[in-house]
Amino acid sequence: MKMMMVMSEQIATAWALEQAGVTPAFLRREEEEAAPPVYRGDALLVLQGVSLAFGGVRALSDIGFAAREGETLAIIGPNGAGKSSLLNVINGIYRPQSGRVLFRGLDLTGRGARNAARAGIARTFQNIALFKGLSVIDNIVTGRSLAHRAGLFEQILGLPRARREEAEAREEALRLLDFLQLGAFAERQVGALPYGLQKRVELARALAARPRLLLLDEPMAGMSAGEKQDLSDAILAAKARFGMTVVLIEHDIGVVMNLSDHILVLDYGQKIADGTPDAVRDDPRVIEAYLGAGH
Ligand SMILES: Nc1ncnc2c1ncn2[C@@H]1O[C@H](COP(=O)(O)OP(=O)(O)OP(=O)(O)O)[C@@H](O)[C@H]1O
Repeated sequence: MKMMMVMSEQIATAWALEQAGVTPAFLRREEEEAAPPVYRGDALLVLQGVSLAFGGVRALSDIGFAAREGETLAIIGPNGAGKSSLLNVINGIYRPQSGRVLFRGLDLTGRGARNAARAGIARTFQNIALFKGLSVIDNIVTGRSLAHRAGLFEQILGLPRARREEAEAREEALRLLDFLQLGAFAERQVGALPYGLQKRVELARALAARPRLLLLDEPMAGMSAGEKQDLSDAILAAKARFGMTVVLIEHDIGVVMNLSDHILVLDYGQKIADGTPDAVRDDPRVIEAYLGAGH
């Protein structure tokens, strides 16, 4: 019975991780060795002429931009502007009717979250997608151990290689939790933690995949000012430590100005501004879009 429960939890974890675009680090390293990046410039992510419609609703119209290696790009805009749709296009979940998504020179257009993850893209969700019944550390370790070289039966039977890999995965996860000041909560059940800490655990799980590009969908939604400050600090610390590029959707303009090097503004599916925080803040079209939407 216990074995059945472990297996069903692992299958559910595999599904959720695939949706989240989380790929265990060793799998991704193999991919990189097999297919070295072909892009030679400093733009990590390039979108060209992306248009997406749902039936008659045009969610994105001819969107193009580039995110440089190591920068933090914020996607902002009023409700319904197309921000989540754009993130889903980057992540390969949505296939645009036209245009391309190039990541490190690889064409990932509409190729699904799994391929995006293998190329080095991880993401968090607007609504937390963790296993509430599992401990913090198990949320991070279970997904990693799924793809370890030891097969599922070796893992369940606890054969030596599986035990060693599991121990290594736990040690690595613990180091990550310490780094994000979550070490004290490692054995706590995720569902019992305050919302702000759960958001931080989701960030830890995304970082466990060692992404080159981290997509954060409204990471501060529903947080207090103190929690927002803490998570902003954690994102900056993670960037300094792991050197990845971040693309985030965020409504809190104070957070956006604090975190971003580059801001893209959408309105009714169109790109209306694309530049530094200072340039975007003073752009009359941006002011108009926000005032017009009652922000
Ligand atoms: N799966 C879908 N099916 C039909 N229409 C959709 C779908 N997803 C988004 N839309 C429509 O596409 C447009 C852009 O929506 P999207 O969710 O991308 O905007 P958003 O900027 O993320 O909004 P919010 O800030 O409210 O989350 C909206 O008109 C929305 O109703």
